[in-house]
Amino acid sequence: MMAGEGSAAKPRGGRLCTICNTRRAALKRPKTLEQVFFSFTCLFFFSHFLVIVNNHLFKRGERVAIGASGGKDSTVLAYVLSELNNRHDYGLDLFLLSVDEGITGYRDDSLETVKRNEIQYGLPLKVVSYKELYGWTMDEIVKLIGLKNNCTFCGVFRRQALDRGATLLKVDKLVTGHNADDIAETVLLNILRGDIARLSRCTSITTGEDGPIPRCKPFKEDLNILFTYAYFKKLDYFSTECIYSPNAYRGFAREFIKDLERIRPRAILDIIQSGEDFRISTFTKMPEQGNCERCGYISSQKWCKACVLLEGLNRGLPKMGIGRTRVLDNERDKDTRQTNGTKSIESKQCGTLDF
Ligand SMILES: Nc1ncnc2c1ncn2[C@@H]1O[C@H](COP(=O)(O)OP(=O)(O)OP(=O)(O)O)[C@@H](O)[C@H]1O
Repeated sequence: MMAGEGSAAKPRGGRLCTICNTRRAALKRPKTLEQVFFSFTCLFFFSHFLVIVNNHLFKRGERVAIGASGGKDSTVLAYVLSELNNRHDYGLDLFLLSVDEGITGYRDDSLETVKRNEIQYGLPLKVVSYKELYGWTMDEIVKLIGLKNNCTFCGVFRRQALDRGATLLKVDKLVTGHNADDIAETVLLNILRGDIARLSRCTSITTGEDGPIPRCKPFKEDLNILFTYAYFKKLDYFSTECIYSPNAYRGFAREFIKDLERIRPRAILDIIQSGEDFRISTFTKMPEQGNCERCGYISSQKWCKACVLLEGLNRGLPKMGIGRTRVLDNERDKDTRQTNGTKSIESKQCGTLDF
């Protein structure tokens, strides 16, 4: 179906894409009588143009940070956003923002990819590291706590590190390359953890609009297509799994969803749909958003999860803040727990960044 995609030479035989006039057409517009043909890459590009327009994701003149892990999804995101910005004159100031977790043999290699992307796409890159923000690298944390619960530290620190990096860049928005698989896994994990607060927002294309920096996921409905796009466009990305995530809870959810998908290909989209249609009972008390007394970061607890975890590390009590034990809860937290049993800033035992 997609023969000839990505090749520079004009394909022999068959119609050419009406938009780019170089690649062989893969699809004919079904609902019109016009003879309009799209190549796969043009269709991909156009559909994301529509996602951005229909969801009003950006305003002219905004500064936007792209969470760049060096992986395929964020690389496609950086490429597509910079192309759309140039071709359609969105007037956005785009930046690459990477978090260096300090994982030797994994993040150092993927950061090299992001540094090449910086040159390839002409987007300025900002790197923030766990070492400079928290005083610890993941290598050091894993040395202390082993390979159980390490993803909790990494997930909590990374989410906050991205926000901190975005603040340093003074951006209006942060976009990430979360795809449909990531969102379906997150829906399932939030159900398994009984995390109603996150379940209610994890399927939204934009979150955190009431906070300092809203976050967008333009690929939230993309299933398996990003790999194909990266392949045809010959994008430069890094494709190794994190060396510290073999026991990640998210990995089990991922396997389960993949098994479901094999039996029923729509399973992933249906899980997302269920998350979108989910309604919270008016009797459910939701955690109130405040600020961490220690670092000022948004938190529904006295201390944010990152500060609790960091305190544990610094005091040689790394299990502090893991699982359901909340060592530093205040009276308000007790109230919330008794009323609804939810765990608003519960530990996140998984390998992917959760929004
Ligand atoms: N270290 C990081 N620095 C910056 N952004 C990150 C980092 N890790 C993850 N992200 C952002 O969160 C999104 C989802 O995270 P996930 O862990 O699924 O990424 P990945 O599998 O390493 O790579 P990708 O999603 O880019 O293929 C990424 O697409 C990226 O936008």
